Amino acid sequence: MADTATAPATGPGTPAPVAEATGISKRFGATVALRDARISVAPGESHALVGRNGAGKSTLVSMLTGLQQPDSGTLRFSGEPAPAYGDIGAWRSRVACVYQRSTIIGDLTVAENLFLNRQSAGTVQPIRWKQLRRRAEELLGEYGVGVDPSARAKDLTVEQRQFVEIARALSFGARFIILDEPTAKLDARGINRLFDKLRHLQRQGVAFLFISHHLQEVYDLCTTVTVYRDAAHILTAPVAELGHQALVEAMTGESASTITVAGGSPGARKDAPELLAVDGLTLPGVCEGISLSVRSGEVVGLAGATASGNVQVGETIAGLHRAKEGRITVGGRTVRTGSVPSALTVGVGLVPEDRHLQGLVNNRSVAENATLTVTYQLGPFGTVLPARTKAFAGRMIRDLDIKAPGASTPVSALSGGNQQKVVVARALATDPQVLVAIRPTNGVDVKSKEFLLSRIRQVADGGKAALIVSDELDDLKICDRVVVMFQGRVVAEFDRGWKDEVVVAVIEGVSGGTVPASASPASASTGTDEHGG
Ligand SMILES: Nc1ncnc2c1ncn2[C@@H]1O[C@H](COP(=O)(O)OP(=O)(O)OP(=O)(O)O)[C@@H](O)[C@H]1O
Repeated sequence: MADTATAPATGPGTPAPVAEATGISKRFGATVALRDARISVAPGESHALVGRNGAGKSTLVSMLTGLQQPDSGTLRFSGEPAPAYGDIGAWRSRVACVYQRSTIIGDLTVAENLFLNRQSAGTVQPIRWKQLRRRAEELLGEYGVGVDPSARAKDLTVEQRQFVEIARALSFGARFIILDEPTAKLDARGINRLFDKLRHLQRQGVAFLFISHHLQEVYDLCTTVTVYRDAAHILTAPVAELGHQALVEAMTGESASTITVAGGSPGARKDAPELLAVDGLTLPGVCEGISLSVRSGEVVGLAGATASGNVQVGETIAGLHRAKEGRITVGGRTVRTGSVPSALTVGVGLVPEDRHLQGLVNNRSVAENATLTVTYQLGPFGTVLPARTKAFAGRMIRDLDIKAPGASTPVSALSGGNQQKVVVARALATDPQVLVAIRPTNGVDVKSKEFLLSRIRQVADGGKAALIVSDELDDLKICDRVVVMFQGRVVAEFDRGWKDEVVVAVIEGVSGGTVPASASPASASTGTDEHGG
């Protein structure tokens, strides 16, 4: 297939790329993060950058946004050399990045965030708050962002925060925006709205570099795709000319036919004992009367969009929220809701939704993070033997295919997807009776996803129970049953063999008439067994 990046189209009449990186190399100690890498983004182009976890994508972003300097190589914006390192204003007027984790300040209002450090014309002039709000209103209106400028940023949804960040970037004059896994925390509707906005901006000449592990999104949104593998540029091609299989092969260096999502397990026997039972769980303002059970040997999916309450139900099973009503038992033992120690004692393991807030201790090593929950296994009488910790972690690194120089590497030095694997490793380390995994493959590349899901399947195959809380169809496909929540209630249940569009419709609350979207959990179950899921 053609590598269109090797000979960039330049010449009279061809506008210079909004961003162009050539010969970029970057090392972190012994790790080569980028080796002679390149990318070229044309004005108004929607360009995808894909690659496996640790391929070097975020490292490139940090160079393109002036956060880090390459060891060697050249960066140009619209034909001009990149601004001096540290000249924040100049970088901002050329490029902005919207990260999965927001960079806006939660305690400030939207208007304050938009005009942070530029509230008044001069250092001695007072800030005119009324004027600031009006300017914010104009700015948001100009880019069609329907957000109240006086709202606190922390009260915005993920989607609204991203729109505010995009508006802020455009207001600095940038016509090149990098989106680093922007859809990871959005549900299907949020993704559609984001894509609509991006297409609209693209028509106005804004170019995007779009990073995602969801390859379908690349096909939906982008015209050009660049693949990195093992720190190097592999290819750049028009998306329309690169089939899904060829794209996966370029990312992995292997034939795509070897990659399948786990799902062939026979699943649980119907008479297997119930390991997890949730009965009439009510969290005020979140969910009401949720009942579900997971048997030994079973993987159950708890699906739902952002406002469905499915994540909070998963977190409550792990002791993170106190319930107003209802009972949770694991192997017949009651979990005291709102008590993490109680959930741990009865054998609940959790893969949390946000690995940064709930998962990892950043400056500690992979070994320490992976074994935090199992220190009692690492030495006698409450001691922790470093050699045992390292051996334990070494097994996990191999087991979960974690790309790290060694067990003593701090987790902050790992790529996002590899950090996620450490979080899963930690949950698995306790050998839980019930594993609650919330969006476990978030940020994980296509091949590692298969790996993580098959490890979760193995937990159940070993006689334990797993609950996958997710709206990702790939995650749900390994489940023996999928329970769907909508606006705080269980509305449907599917046995294996469901059709994508049917489950998506129920998640979205547009059941399409196939599934009884009853508000009563007791009468909501339905099964479809005629299709391959
Ligand atoms: N600050 C750092 N110190 C040490 N190593 C680092 C640092 N930042 C990145 N690396 C290493 O550089 C390599 C590339 O990482 P990078 O974050 O760019 O990958 P990525 O393609 O963005 O992966 P992911 O899809 O998981 O986000 C990895 O091996 C990573 O461990």
